[in-house]
Amino acid sequence: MSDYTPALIDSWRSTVSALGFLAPTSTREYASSRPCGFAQRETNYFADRTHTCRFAENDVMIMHADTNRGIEVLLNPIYNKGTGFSLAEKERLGIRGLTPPRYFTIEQQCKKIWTNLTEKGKTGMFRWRSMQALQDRNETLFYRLLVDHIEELAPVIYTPTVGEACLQYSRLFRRPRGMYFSADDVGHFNAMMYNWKNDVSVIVVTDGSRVLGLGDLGAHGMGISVGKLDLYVAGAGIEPSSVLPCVLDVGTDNEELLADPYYFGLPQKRIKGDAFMNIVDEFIQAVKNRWPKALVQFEDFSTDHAMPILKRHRENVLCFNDDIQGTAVVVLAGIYGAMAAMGKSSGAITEQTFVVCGAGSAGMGIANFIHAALVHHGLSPQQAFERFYILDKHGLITNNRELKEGEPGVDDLRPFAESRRDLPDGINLREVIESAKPTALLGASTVSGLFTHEILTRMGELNKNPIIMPLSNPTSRAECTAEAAANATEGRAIFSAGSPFDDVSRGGVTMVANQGNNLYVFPGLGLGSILVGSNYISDGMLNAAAEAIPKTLHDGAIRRRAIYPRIADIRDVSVKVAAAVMKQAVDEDRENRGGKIAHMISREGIEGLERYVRSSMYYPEYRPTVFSPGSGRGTL
Ligand SMILES: NC(=O)C1=CN([C@@H]2O[C@H](COP(=O)(O)OP(=O)(O)OC[C@H]3O[C@@H](n4cnc5c(N)ncnc54)[C@H](OP(=O)(O)O)[C@@H]3O)[C@@H](O)[C@H]2O)C=CC1
Ligand SMILES: CC(=O)C(=O)O
Ligand SMILES: [Mg+2]
Repeated sequence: MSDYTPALIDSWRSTVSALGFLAPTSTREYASSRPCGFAQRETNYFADRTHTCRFAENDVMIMHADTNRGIEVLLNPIYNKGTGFSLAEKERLGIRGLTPPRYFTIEQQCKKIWTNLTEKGKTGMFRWRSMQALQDRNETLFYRLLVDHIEELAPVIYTPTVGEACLQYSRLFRRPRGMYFSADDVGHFNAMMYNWKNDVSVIVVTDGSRVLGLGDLGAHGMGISVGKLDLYVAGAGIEPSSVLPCVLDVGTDNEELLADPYYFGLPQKRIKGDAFMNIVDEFIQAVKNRWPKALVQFEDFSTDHAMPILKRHRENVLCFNDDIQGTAVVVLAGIYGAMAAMGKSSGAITEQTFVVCGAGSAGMGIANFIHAALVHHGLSPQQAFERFYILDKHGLITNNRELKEGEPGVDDLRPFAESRRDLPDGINLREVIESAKPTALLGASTVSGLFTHEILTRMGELNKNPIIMPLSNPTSRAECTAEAAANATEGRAIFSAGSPFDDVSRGGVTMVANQGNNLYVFPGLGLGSILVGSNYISDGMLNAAAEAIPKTLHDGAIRRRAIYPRIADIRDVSVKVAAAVMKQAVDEDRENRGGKIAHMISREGIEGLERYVRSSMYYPEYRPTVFSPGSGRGTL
């Protein structure tokens, strides 16, 4: 909790009023603007030669000289509160009479919008459009609604609805959000970065080459970068002004988009090979020049580029690939959760056998990461490789598969393939299940219905609680539905899908439809990496994130066979993930905050660290807006 008492705030207020910055209003305005339970970051906002007023950053909204008083305030989504301006504020900002007379609190505004959004018959796309429009006119209210209803709205701003939006993104385009770096801009990336005014701490960048399981959507990939960053803000309290969604538009091989007269990306075939890698390099260099400490999340790059880009830049800039690493972390966390649901310890992971359908970024990221966990829990590397059966569209991958030297992904795949000497190459999933008798069936294939009733039934015969994870997104690409898994296993499955499904009851047994999605990981991982000031995200830090997630499960949830916490609890999860990541970074000597975090841990333990993480999170609340003669947001 903060130590800023109403009396202290009042005294600041009088000083600032005396300086002419702020019209005096009641202290209640301040009191109601307190982010509940979160301590404040103190920032020196008002300074001149003779006076210094210290303000808690969350106490006031600083309106900078680049936005004029008057109607501009209402047209700027950062400052606009719609009907949420108090009379004093209207007076101060020169907008008296420009909004209806009645004042509504942010809670009242949220309630009204929520009622509209949830009216019967409203489609996912209606909700997505409404949320976009809200974000374009009132950012604080948008994030508040998202935080308050994250469980219901994550499927709107994220999978599955965002997939539908990405398919038609050019036609849905209304107002710019994020930045587009196209092949036509090569040589200018560095200068372009300065067109973005704010300081940036998190960037999500995609080239739109594999958007969810929907394939190449070119510049429409922007929808994914935007959606992921909305979750950074809502899920981990990253400041909205410090996130930057980006697209690298190097063309598209999607013929439908190329033929679409309204497609807003470059209407040309994709640039590939070295020329493509050079574009990525230029982008990363430009980011580093402008914001050296920013975190870059690589998102939805096709598998041929995803791993090479990560390997090339992992030590060059603070970054991770969400599809490879974020997914691996959430799946390992889910496997630990499944062990708990079966009444076993984490070490029981060594007794599991995994069939992984899909040898792309997601599938191989998962296999590699679980392999490392098996070794960590006592298996030899060879024993651990033998626990995997990996399939691609040609079936089981074995030592007889011709893997071409130098092809992307081959180095990762080879040890798994070479360890699979017992079965013929290319046998199908049904034959693999019969021979492998797996305990866990994981899907990252993008093939809807790949887990047929026959396959799921066999998994149910082989296991009391088969682990079934159709991870492909969006829902239309899921390898099976929750209903199919519950039907085939009498509800005994431990189920987890990439996109949300409802729980299913069968014969008095309820099968929890967990959502195994990297959304449990990237917000907290990003927040922790930034707060600890690391310039590298190590495997140890990823592992710490994976181990932290199941620890957030309560006994009741475990008994119900929930393997992830509720999405409604995402902020609490992010606190735990971030703190675990930071602690690991400190242990690995990766802290870059002058020993502050190490000292905090030794003084206050992990609980103190968690309090610090929580106190660093942005919470969307209306703050009294004051006008500052400085320029640029967040600085004076
Ligand atoms: N739940 C989550 O958090 C996440 C989910 N995902 C989802 O995972 C999916 C895959 O992503 P990604 O790995 O990047 O995509 P890729 O397209 O690179 O990988 C798909 C893989 O599936 C293989 N495949 C195709 N058909 C079959 C089949 N019939 N049986 C078995 N394997 C098959 C492909 O084989 P081939 O190479 O021979 O074509 C390829 O190896 C996407 O839908 C994505 O949305 C991704 C990240 C996170
Ligand atoms: C969730 C995610 O990152 C994907 O489906 O690509
Ligand atoms: Mg992705």
